[in-house]
Amino acid sequence: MAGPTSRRIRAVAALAWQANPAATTGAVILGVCAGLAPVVTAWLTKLVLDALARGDGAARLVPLAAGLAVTGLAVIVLPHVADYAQAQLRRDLRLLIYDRLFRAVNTHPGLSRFENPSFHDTLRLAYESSNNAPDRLVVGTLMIGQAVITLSGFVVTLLAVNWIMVAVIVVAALPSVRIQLVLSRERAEMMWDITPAMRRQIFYGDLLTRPEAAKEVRLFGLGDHLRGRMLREVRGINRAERDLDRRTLRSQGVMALLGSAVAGGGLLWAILSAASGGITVGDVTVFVAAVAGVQGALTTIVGQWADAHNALLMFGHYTQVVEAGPDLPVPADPAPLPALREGIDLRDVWFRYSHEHPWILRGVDLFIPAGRTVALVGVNGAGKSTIVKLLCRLYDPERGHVRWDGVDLRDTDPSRLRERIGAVFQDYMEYDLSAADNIRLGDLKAGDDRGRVQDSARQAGIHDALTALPRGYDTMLSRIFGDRDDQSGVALSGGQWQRLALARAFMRRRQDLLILDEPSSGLDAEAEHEVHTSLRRYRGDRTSVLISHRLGTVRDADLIVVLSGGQIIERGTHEELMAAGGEYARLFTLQASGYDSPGDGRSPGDGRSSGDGRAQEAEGPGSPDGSPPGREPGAEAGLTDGDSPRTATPNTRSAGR
Ligand SMILES: Nc1ncnc2c1ncn2[C@@H]1O[C@H](COP(=O)(O)OP(=O)(O)OP(=O)(O)O)[C@@H](O)[C@H]1O
Repeated sequence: MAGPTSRRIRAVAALAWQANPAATTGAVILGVCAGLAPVVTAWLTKLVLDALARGDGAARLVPLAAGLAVTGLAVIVLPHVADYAQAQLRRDLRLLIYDRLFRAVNTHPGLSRFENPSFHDTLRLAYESSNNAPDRLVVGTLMIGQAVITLSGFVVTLLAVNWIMVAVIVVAALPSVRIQLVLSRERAEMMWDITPAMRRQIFYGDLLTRPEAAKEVRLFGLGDHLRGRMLREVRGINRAERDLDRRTLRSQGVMALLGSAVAGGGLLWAILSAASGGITVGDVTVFVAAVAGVQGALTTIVGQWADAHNALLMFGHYTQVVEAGPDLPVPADPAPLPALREGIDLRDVWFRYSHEHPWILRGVDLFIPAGRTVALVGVNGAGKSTIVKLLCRLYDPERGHVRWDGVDLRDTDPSRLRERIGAVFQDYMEYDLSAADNIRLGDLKAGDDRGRVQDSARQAGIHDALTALPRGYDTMLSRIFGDRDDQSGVALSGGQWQRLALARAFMRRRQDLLILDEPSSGLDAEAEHEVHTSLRRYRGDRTSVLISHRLGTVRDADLIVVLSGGQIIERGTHEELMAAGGEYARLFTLQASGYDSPGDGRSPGDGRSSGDGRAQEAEGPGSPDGSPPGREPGAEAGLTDGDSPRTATPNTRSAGR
């Protein structure tokens, strides 16, 4: 047997034992008894018939009849008890396997594996095979064991009557074994081949049913188009399955014909031999039972062997995921990561998402001093969010270093690093959980501290909205995942979700680095002002990295860095950059010109130049051109390359998830 195969069999046996030793032992013992029962029954039947033919008395017949009654009972009862033990084993095994699989998934600290289509397919098949492959293997092995016992018993029986018959049956079964194994391999390969199509089919089906997508699907009339695409994938999957089913049917038909011919020939021989007095009537019954028993056992062995073989191949995906190891190297002895004292240093950082992708960061040098706020600005795709991902060590740079007080992040344990970071990502999550849970996830260590959850919500300006929900903080923020009889689930607005994401970040009280990637893109003007005032207070003297396309909100940063094409092209304070008259000044002026009345000369940032967060209020409810305070219509023409997706439609993010 091939190395990986025997390794996988041992792995499954070990898993079964770890999952439930009692059920495993019970299933094995019951399997042995169930395997022997038909053989014992056949022998007892022969003995009874021969005793009757000889005219033996009750003293000989009664014990035989009693033995037959007991084995008959065993034949009826044992399979049910064995089923129960196997079902118990199957459930415990599934629990253990899911635990191992998702533990393994959680050991990938980075993102690269999750963006790799091949890993996705492996993961998907691992998940599916976790559900049934191990128990197919365990149950299959038990059934094979049981069938082998039955087979051995009947082979011994048949040898006593006609050894040539044994040879014919066994030789006739060999091609069947071979064909079944080939087919099982082909089935496993077919499953791998159709997985991308299944993935796409699920994606289209999802789009057709997800509430987030329903709006666009209806507005753009995409329903039939997406249904057509989904059906095309299903047809492809059906074609692949049908081709294999046809091959299976053809070979099984040939095997069945061969089996019938052998059994028919044997029966003819037995009847003719009995007629000429060569064998007894009892011999005929045991012979007929043995031929059927051997063929049945062989069919079970071949079928279960093929299924177990297929399960074993599928189980290979599980072992591949479980044995994959972390996607980022985690040192055995990680460097300690004390509170940030000096700063984070990006030195000559080069990064691309894979070797097939272009460089996204090209030699970035940036020092983020402890206790200061650094703003990253630049057009869409300049690489701002990528820098954030490197700061969180979701990826490692391909060249260069990111150092935390001189410690290379590669030498640290990513989970320790992330405990020191609080973040609101541009593509924050909307969890289909209660409002309280959505916030609590920001710091699980806080446990059930409702006071802290509410404080964070207040800071993010969402407390009043949450208390007004049908079940307050316990309201499900989902229309589809609540209890079936509970219609109180709500859908929040885009801006409300963003505030919730902020509240989640505020749950972390003592982090060293605060990352805010477009924290207010979906907020109304008043809310944005409120949130930025709150953020300024919250940032305090924390080290912060702020990304925003609305330049008015970053002007009070200690350092503003302008990125373009993965390189830093300007850096300085707002005043320095404006005085330099470069890209930042051009973009800021462009935004301001869209905001000001002709000839007014004020910029959106002018009212906030004190940087204390109150100055913006000086703009009052009506800005010079009648726009609401804090709103910067010029954004459309500025840092967003003209398409301004996040400022205009903050909720489009959820459609892409
Ligand atoms: N996971 C990924 N895989 C491959 N390419 C990616 C990935 N994430 C981002 N990119 C690419 O990297 C480039 C930089 O993306 P990034 O999100 O860092 O830009 P950004 O400056 O934050 O843009 P925006 O202002 O639109 O948020 C883009 O061209 C993008 O297509």
